[in-house]
Amino acid sequence: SLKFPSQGPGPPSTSPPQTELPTPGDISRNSFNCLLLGPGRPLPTFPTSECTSDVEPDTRDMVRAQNKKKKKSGGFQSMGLSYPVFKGIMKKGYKVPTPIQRKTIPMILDGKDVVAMARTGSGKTACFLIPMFERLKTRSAQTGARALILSPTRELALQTMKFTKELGKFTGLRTALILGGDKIEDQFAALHENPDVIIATPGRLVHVAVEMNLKLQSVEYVVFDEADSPAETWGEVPLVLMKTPGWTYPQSWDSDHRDPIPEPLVLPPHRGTPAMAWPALPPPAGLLTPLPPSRLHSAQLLTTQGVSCAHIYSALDQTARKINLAKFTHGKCSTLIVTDLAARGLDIPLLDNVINYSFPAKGKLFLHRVGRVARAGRSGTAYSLVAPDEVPYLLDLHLFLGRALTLARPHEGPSGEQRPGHRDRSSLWVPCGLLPLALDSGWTGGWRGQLGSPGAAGVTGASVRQDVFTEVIGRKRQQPGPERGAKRRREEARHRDREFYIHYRPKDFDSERGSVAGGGWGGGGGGRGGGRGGRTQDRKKKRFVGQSGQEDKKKIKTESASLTPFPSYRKWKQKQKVDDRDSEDEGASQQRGPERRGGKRGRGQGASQPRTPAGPAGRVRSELKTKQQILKQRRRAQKLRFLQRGGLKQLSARPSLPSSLARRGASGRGVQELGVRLD
Ligand SMILES: Nc1ncnc2c1ncn2[C@@H]1O[C@H](COP(=O)(O)OP(=O)(O)OP(=O)(O)O)[C@@H](O)[C@H]1O
Repeated sequence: SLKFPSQGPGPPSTSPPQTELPTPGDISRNSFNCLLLGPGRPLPTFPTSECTSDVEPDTRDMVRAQNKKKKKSGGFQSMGLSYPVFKGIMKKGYKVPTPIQRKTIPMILDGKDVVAMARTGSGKTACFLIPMFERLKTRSAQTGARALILSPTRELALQTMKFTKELGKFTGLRTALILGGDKIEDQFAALHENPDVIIATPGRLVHVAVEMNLKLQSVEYVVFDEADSPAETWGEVPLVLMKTPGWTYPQSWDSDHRDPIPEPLVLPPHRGTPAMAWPALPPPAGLLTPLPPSRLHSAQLLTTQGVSCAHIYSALDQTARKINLAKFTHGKCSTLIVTDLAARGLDIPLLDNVINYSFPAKGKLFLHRVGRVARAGRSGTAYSLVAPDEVPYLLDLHLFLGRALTLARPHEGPSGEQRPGHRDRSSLWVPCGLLPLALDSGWTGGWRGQLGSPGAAGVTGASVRQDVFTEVIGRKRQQPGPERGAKRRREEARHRDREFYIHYRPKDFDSERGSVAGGGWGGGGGGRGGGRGGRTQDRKKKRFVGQSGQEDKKKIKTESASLTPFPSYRKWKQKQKVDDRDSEDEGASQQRGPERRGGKRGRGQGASQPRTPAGPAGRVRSELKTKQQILKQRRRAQKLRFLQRGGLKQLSARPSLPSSLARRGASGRGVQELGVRLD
């Protein structure tokens, strides 16, 4: 277990204000400090005028310490949070911290590294966001990103972004979202604006970091959300971060990520969700169904049965994923069909039911899936369908949970032909008032409707079966034209297992012919052999070069595991007319940021490389604003707002304010100070 921070600074004494405070034991719950100080105990005092420093004392820390001591209510007030952070929490509607928040927030505020575990939906996101706001305090355009939050999935990252915006509304911190599937150019632009917080998925972060040569040296706060996700989720992120100077990792963190949780703070669930609640009838609304393949067909089937549904799975386009999730969270459709992609972290407050259509192979995964309901003190129900071959998983779960499982009365399967060995999931549809369907061809094939359940009111006979089947799948099959056929053939050809085909060239053909011009050394992965694209002798350079000129360039593995040369950042800079010198300046002043990768390069790619595709007029001015320009623009906008609000009149009406100050306000220099005062 983790040690909790000591609450009291020690016995009261006369010097500095912090040490004068009474220990928490001296102050009773829900009471004011001044009323309950014991007799003879000195009142906490602020520094006197004898203070040697002529600088005004920073009362913020003192007030924080004061709050921390006097409020023993265990509320957010007692955590000594600054006003903008506290206001954000109140605005979000959090009145009382959850147990995990109560324990972890003070520890993180005290500067400790924390690994926390608690039941799903217990508010762990706020556990790392609130101390982060407190640490970063305000926006700093000069420093680089100071906090990095890594999420295993894009949906979770988006959700964390939403929480960050809501909770940190009054801090003014800027956040950049670095997600796979989104336009990388937008992400370059976001990083060029010096965000305070980066929320990222690991694959894209590595991609962007390598392309932009990001150093991340200014990052002082790192969060691994869902840190117990499988090691492959994090990919190369730990390695990239480890290369960053000044980084230290918890001792138990090894590069294989085998033991990421040193001393977890575990709050066991106090109310479990029944693992099996069959045959209770789930209302169709708010159904989340982790489904393996055939998602699209299942979605179509549900739609034909009048159940509006959306789906999310990894291969789906990112925009479609966002739209579908939004549709579900806004109640536009009643069912969301998902894979295990959505098993972790997603917070959909009004969700009531989860159906485990396929039973999870691991107890932990089961907890994460069913944890999408019963969040933040609410209740919810999880239904699990267990096929005969999944019974061992059920037993595993039983051991994992260490509690009895309530098994439902076995449902009578649909009458009709059942092929032996196939999974029967038909019972899923009955309680939803749906046509019972049996999954005929296991995981790989399509769906076939089967009739015969008493639950299928009004649907009888083979013709109807044909109708439904035709309706759902047949219509698609009638469509293929010559175009479609060709496309399918092309796709099939692509999916052929290469192992079963003998290539007309031996595997080492290229390496054998390496010294021959046009022999195809290939650029993939940097080694000899296996590549396309022949090389030709360049007389000027006196060496073999690739025909496209791209072969020498490094390649990077993208999120979709394809290797791509990384010209995109360079291209983006050219397109945006970002000056390399600007980047360098930024890099020098901030000790971070995109640096030009030209140090070791030869002629034509280093310092003498043309900065922009400038026309005959020479260098085109960068359209991307520098920090100074942004600040200037803000000051101007602030001044405008000030004038529009009639600030000048107010100032001149005030007798106490020196006219010089008012003039300064009008001229813009003093607006910032005045704006703050007037606000
Ligand atoms: N102090 C609080 N008071 C009221 N609601 C809260 C509080 N803290 C968090 N919540 C709400 O609880 C819900 C779950 O929070 P969150 O998503 O952070 O849980 P989690 O522990 O990260 O869940 P998971 O383990 O599934 O990732 C959210 O809707 C959040 O707004």
